[in-house]
Amino acid sequence: MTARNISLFWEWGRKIILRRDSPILVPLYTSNLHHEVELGVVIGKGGTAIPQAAAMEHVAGYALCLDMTARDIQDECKSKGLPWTLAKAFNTSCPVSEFIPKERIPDPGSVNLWLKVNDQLRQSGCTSQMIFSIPYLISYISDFITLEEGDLILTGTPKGVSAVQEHDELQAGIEDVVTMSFRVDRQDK
Ligand SMILES: O=C([O-])CC(=O)C(=O)O
Ligand SMILES: [Mg+2]
Repeated sequence: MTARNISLFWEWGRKIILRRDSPILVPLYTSNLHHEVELGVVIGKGGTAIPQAAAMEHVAGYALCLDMTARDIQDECKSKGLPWTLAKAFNTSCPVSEFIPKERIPDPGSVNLWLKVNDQLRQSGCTSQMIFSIPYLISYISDFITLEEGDLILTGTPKGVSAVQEHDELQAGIEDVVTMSFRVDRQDK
């Protein structure tokens, strides 16, 4: 999995991938940047109008992802009925783990995700709490946008989202499958 190949749909938006060892940069225009830990689904075989029953055949694997969100900007956009691009799709808005092959998560509809900020647990939840299943999401999105190999779909976050500050250390994991950590920095200019 390389960042170059990955586009990502979030409410029809594109987020920008951030790999290990690079900091999450807080955009200058937000004072309320939130973490959202999420299971990411990596598409292995593209398709249009994929039926739910065939959807899992299109999955290559997974990645643990952070849907970093400028909540103040999102709220402003919501109130004006505007798209959430600046809230969700800025540089470094999508820290990701390494690629997790499909076989390592046999039941993606029931895995536990967690996130800590400076060693304090903030988010913990199971993908069984998701409103829409992974097959439903793949089928629904592919009705409107043709999925391609390497696309990454974020699936929503458990409760507990909260603000991060410069110098915070975020750690997140999926059960015994993967852990990752990212530090937060202020953008220079
Ligand atoms: O930011 C939001 O309002 C919703 C979202 O990304 C999620 O639930 O994962
Ligand atoms: Mg999210």
